[in-house]
Amino acid sequence: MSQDSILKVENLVMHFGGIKALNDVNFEIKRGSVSALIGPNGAGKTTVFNCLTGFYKATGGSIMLHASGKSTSVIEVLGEPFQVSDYLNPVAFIKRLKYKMFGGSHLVNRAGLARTFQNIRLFKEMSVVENLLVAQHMRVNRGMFAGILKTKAFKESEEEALERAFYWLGVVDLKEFANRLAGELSYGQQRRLEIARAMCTNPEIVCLDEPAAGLNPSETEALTKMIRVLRDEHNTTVLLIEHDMGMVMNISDYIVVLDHGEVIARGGPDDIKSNPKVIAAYLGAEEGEEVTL
Ligand SMILES: Nc1ncnc2c1ncn2[C@@H]1O[C@H](COP(=O)(O)OP(=O)(O)OP(=O)(O)O)[C@@H](O)[C@H]1O
Repeated sequence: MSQDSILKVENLVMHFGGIKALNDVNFEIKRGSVSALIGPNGAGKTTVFNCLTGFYKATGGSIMLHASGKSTSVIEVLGEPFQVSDYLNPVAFIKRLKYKMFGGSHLVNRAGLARTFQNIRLFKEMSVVENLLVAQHMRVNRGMFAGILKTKAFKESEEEALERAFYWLGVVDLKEFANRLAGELSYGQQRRLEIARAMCTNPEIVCLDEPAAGLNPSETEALTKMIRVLRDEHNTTVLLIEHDMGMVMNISDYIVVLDHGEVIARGGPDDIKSNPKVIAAYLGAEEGEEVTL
């Protein structure tokens, strides 16, 4: 497993009016790892995910994604206000203007990062396979004339999209449900479909927001295996938010713990399990007070 960093978060700050949801958050995710972001309710985990994936524009700090053979500043591609120095530097000015006009979370996905949501967000009235085809619209040849004329390149890219969709349906064990409506699937199947949908965009890092929420123990075990397959067979880095501590400790190479919008601990599962600050944050005890997980 390569040990270089795929994601580096520095001094990340997110304010919602007077609420300081994130306050100087720093962490780094190694390429090819399974990492977890944990913490009590309201700690700021989903806010971090929303900043990483471009759903929120962070109030301050830096998020660098090193994927798809380049480094991308997530905050920059969402479009930032002009700086005085831009008026003296035409290249910087044009870049800033481009991101202000055409920037957004789609560029974060194109740069190699995909996500799933805490509350499942599938197109429930569409079939399972259609959900995966829609996810690939950025990769498919969408030229108007190519579509009207049904050019060879257009047909090939449509076939590739379908092949990719069936490939990922196979990985998440949903091939036989390809033509069912997504809304007819069980909760656990819908969660797996969300993962397949994220993977269809060919990410190098996938952020899973509470993937085990609502799953029974055997579904959680199957999910754990699937996450290992993503890491070991597809070289995908996985970052997850999860409340199921058994699963987190079992699967994670690295854990970042948040509390009240701040990182209170980072390290491997054994370090985290025995960290007094983490125990106190979870059990609501005062630091120094004797508690065990
Ligand atoms: N869009 C928003 N507007 C205002 N406040 C927000 C918004 N999103 C999050 N917050 C606040 O930011 C803080 C962190 O919330 P967040 O959802 O990130 O926590 P969390 O760790 O993901 O919690 P949970 O485990 O319950 O999902 C909370 O105080 C929350 O109320």
